[in-house]
Amino acid sequence: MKSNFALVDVPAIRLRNLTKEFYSKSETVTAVDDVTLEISAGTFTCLMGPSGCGKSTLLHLISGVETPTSGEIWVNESNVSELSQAELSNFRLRQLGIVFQDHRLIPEFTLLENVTLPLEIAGISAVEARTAGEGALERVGIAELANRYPDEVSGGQKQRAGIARGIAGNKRILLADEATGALDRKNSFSIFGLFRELADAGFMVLAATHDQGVSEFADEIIGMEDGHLVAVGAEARS
Ligand SMILES: Nc1ncnc2c1ncn2[C@@H]1O[C@H](COP(=O)(O)OP(=O)(O)OP(=O)(O)O)[C@@H](O)[C@H]1O
Repeated sequence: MKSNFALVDVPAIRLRNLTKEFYSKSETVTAVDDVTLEISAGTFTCLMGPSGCGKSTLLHLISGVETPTSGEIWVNESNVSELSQAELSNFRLRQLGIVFQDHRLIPEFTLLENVTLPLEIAGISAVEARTAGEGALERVGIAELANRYPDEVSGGQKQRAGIARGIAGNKRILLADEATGALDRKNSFSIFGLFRELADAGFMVLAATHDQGVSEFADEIIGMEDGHLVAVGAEARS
């Protein structure tokens, strides 16, 4: 297996016959069912479907948080399922960030500290982490809020800080799980606009959402139903 992290500038995800089953005493749930999919660098792809159709599980599989029951997940030349724990940590540190609906910022830390903390935990020097953190906050348009605490900024600004944390450190792949669920229309559109900008700058953005408004911004909308991918409409953005 190659695991050439130098290829981060050309991110691409390839899923092959990916399946994830959850087992309980009474039943087996097939959350992701034989999904085959390719997503290229520089695109904003949106995953839509009813609650429970498997969107979060698919994102967790790609990020290595969940392991597949069968099938393969390739990010560039790396087979994510074959990475060791150390390689998986390195993969998330160098290549892939995740944004959650509830942003998960630490209230006692400033926005900048929230962005730099994971980098420092990963062994990046405080000076480098600060430079990377400031760059990421600037990238998402809230550089001037670096020293504010989460409860001193708006919901949309908190979400932007979560995105900055997701991309800090030259990561090029961003997975967003209902990142605009708690936002009003104006702020949701502002976040989708940011995902669009990131994609145009070469990032790969894959976002699960229920918000139909995303169609104005995404390159492609992929539908999901009962763990399967279903056609919804390619080239959503005119
Ligand atoms: N850890 C788990 N154990 C058992 N079943 C699970 C687990 N995680 C998810 N599931 C089941 O897998 C299916 C897919 O769940 P998933 O969270 O991926 O859906 P979703 O499309 O993201 O839903 P939502 O839009 O409500 O967030 C659901 O039936 C869910 O109950």
